[in-house]
This record gives sequence, structure tokens and C-alpha cells, in this order.
Amino acid sequence: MSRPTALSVRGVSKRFGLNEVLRDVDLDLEVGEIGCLRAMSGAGKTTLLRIIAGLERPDTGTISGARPGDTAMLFQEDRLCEALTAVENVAFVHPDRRISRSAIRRDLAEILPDHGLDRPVRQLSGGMRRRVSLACAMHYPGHLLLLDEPFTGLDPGTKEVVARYLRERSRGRTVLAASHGEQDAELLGARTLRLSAGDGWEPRGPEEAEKT
Ligand SMILES: Nc1ncnc2c1ncn2[C@@H]1O[C@H](COP(=O)(O)OP(=O)(O)OP(=O)(O)O)[C@@H](O)[C@H]1O
Repeated sequence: MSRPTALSVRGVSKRFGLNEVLRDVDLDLEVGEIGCLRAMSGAGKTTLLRIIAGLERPDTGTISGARPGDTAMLFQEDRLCEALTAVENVAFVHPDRRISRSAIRRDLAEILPDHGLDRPVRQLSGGMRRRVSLACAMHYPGHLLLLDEPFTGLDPGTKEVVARYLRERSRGRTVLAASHGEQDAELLGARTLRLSAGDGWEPRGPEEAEKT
């Protein structure tokens, strides 16, 4: 028996001036499912995520299942408090104000080296900052997680570690991730959702995505 639908996108279109970015996009994710949006650069992945998050208005179409206050988002650019450490950044967004710093350290230590935990994040490398941003998104409350390019700046080995962290931390939540990488859907255990020009998003299995 299939699980209930968590997110439903129907007939979403969006243009910026003459640039038609999304045309009649349909997409469904079940509760607890991970979907991976695959498309060329500029095809509208970020625009679609922003529309789902309520940050951009579609020209046509409807979204159900993305409620304000119940949706966490990893933005394409890192949005961190630069003077705070990695641990402090996560504590800042964590819903449990009493969470101990040591609990956050243990969590972050799964994806960051020790020397990255207690320095202001402005001193960290791009890939380390990305991991801090991802941890913040994973700890932000919300049944729906929207992740725009979660693996930016990560080497293949680190990507695997981060994908495992992401799968474990998102358990039970519904995730929609936009990604460029060939293997990313597989790493995430995700269903591939692929844009074919003009037709909207087509759900496809990971094995089909391999061939593209
Ligand atoms: N606010 C905006 N005003 C005008 N054009 C925009 C705006 N936001 C996005 N676009 C255009 O919409 C198109 C899709 O952009 P979008 O960032 O959604 O693509 P993407 O698939 O996420 O790309 P990438 O993989 O490179 O991040 C691009 O041509 C972009 O220039």
C-alpha cells in the first residue's frame, strides 16, 4: 500500500519576462520519500524549490503539503552567521533551546573534522561551510526538507559520508533535493525526478538516471 502524499505540485508554470522557466510541472512525493530533482543548469530547479517554499509565486498551478513553519530549506548559497562557530550555528536554529553543545558536537563530528567545529564559520572552507549549512537545515524543524545542491564543494568520499548523514537525519521526513551529480540520487536512496524540456517533471528510477 502506498504512503500518503506529503507534497503535491500541480500545473506549476513560471516565467521571468520572456524566459519560460517552468511549464506545467507536476510532482508528488509520499511521506518519508526522498526525491532528487535532476536537470541541466538553468532548467529551473532552484525556482521550483523556491516556489514550493513559498518564496516565489508561480504564474499558474498549486502546491499542497508545504506549510510555512513546517518546511526546512537548504539554500543554494550558504546562509550562516559568519562570526559563530559550526556548533553555535546549529544551536541557533535548533528547536530545542536546551540542547547541549556536546550533543551538537557529536552530531556535527559525523560530517566535519574536529578542527572545523569551534572556529567562526567564516574561516572554514567552502565544503565545510556547506556541511554546516546542511546540518542547520537538518536540525531546523519541518516535515518537508528542501535541499538545493546539498553536495556543492564536496569530494566523492565526503559526499558519501554526507549522504549517509542526510539519509539518517531525514528519516520519516519528506525530502526534495536538487542536484547535478550523476550518482546523487543513488547516494541519497532517492527517486529521480527529471525535467524533460517543455513537458514538466518526469519521475524516473535511479537506474534510468544512470544512463543520462
Ligand atoms: N528572480 C529572477 N529573475 C529573473 N530570472 C530569474 C530569476 N530567478 C531565476 N531566473 C532565471 O530562471 C532560470 C532558472 O534558474 P534556476 O536558478 O531556477 O535554475 P537551476 O536549474 O536551479 O540552475 P543551477 O543548476 O545552475 O542552479 C535561469 O535562466 C535564471 O536566470
